[in-house]
Amino acid sequence: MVVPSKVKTGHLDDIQELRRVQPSVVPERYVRENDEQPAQSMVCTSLEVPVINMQNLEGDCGYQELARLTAACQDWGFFQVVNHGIEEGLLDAMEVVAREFFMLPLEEKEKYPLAPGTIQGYGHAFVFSEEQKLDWCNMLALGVEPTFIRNPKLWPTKPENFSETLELYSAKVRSLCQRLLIHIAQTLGISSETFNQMFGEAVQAVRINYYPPCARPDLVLGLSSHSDGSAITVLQQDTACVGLQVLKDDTWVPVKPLPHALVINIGDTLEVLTNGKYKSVEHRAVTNQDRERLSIVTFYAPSYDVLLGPLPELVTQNEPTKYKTYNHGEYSRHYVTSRLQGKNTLEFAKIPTIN
Ligand SMILES: O=C(O)CCC(=O)C(=O)O
Ligand SMILES: [Fe+2]
Repeated sequence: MVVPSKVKTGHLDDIQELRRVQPSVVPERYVRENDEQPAQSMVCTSLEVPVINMQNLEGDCGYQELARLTAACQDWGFFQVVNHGIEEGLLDAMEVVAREFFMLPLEEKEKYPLAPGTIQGYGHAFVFSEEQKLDWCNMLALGVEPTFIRNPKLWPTKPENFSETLELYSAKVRSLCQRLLIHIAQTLGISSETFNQMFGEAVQAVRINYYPPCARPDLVLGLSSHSDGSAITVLQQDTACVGLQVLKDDTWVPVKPLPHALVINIGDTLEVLTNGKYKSVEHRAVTNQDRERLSIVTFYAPSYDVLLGPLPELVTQNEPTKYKTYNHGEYSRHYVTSRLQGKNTLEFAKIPTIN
């Protein structure tokens, strides 16, 4: 992986430690400019992202649920799935080992350092300058599949069953992604296996985000607004509080956790493949004053060597191609070496429009 040679990040606090030592302090580097402060933006609590029932989708009357999935992809780019078939016990086990990892002493977690400019390990990803505002979050990010993207030195050995649980969990999430991509292809009226065949040995990575409570949730962000570079993302969140918000019609809509549901969102790669018919959607995480929050996020994307561009079936005279064709590895490199900032990274793939 090519990373910027000398990334200067300045001092990066471990938020849990900061919080432990000085619970009421919010350093200036975390205080957002006015237009990014949660307290200054419009939040709509009456809207809810759609819920898709996988059992219905794969049952006898699947077409009704498929119509709901089509609307969810088109109007939201975000939905929750229930009856997805992943055992609740496995979801719970993953949450337990993830939480246990974050509860370890700092010296233990620092055995898996995320080096500046890289994206695997424990620490702060997507920090490229000393001026950049920081997210109120500690994260552990790991490449999972294909195995050559793994850095085994960064896989925690504590808690003891962490790696084993992550393996089991990732295998189930991988097959859920493949099932979802079949149904998403169906909503587009293209051959069901289009995406799975094209993706080859698909890339799968996991990021576990731990958001400690924050004395000033009105001023900081847990995670900056961004779209994901993946094709699709699967997010498991704890049910203790709400933190994820999705941008819909210039308003932030909180995603209220449903027990054992998984949140799915369309990433940049699917936006390009569908020629913009389905859009990757900006989202962010906010913090809570007295509650911590944990999310376990799986990014599913094509193999790095796949050449990507709008699918010919979705390019018409009325919908001419809006994105260029590029190598997916090239986009991934671009994504991980850019700051998280709305949908900026997708500019890479856009064909400039002539007005
Ligand atoms: O924690 C969350 O809810 C958001 C996480 C997220 O968007 C990400 O890790 O890409
Ligand atoms: Fe995300």
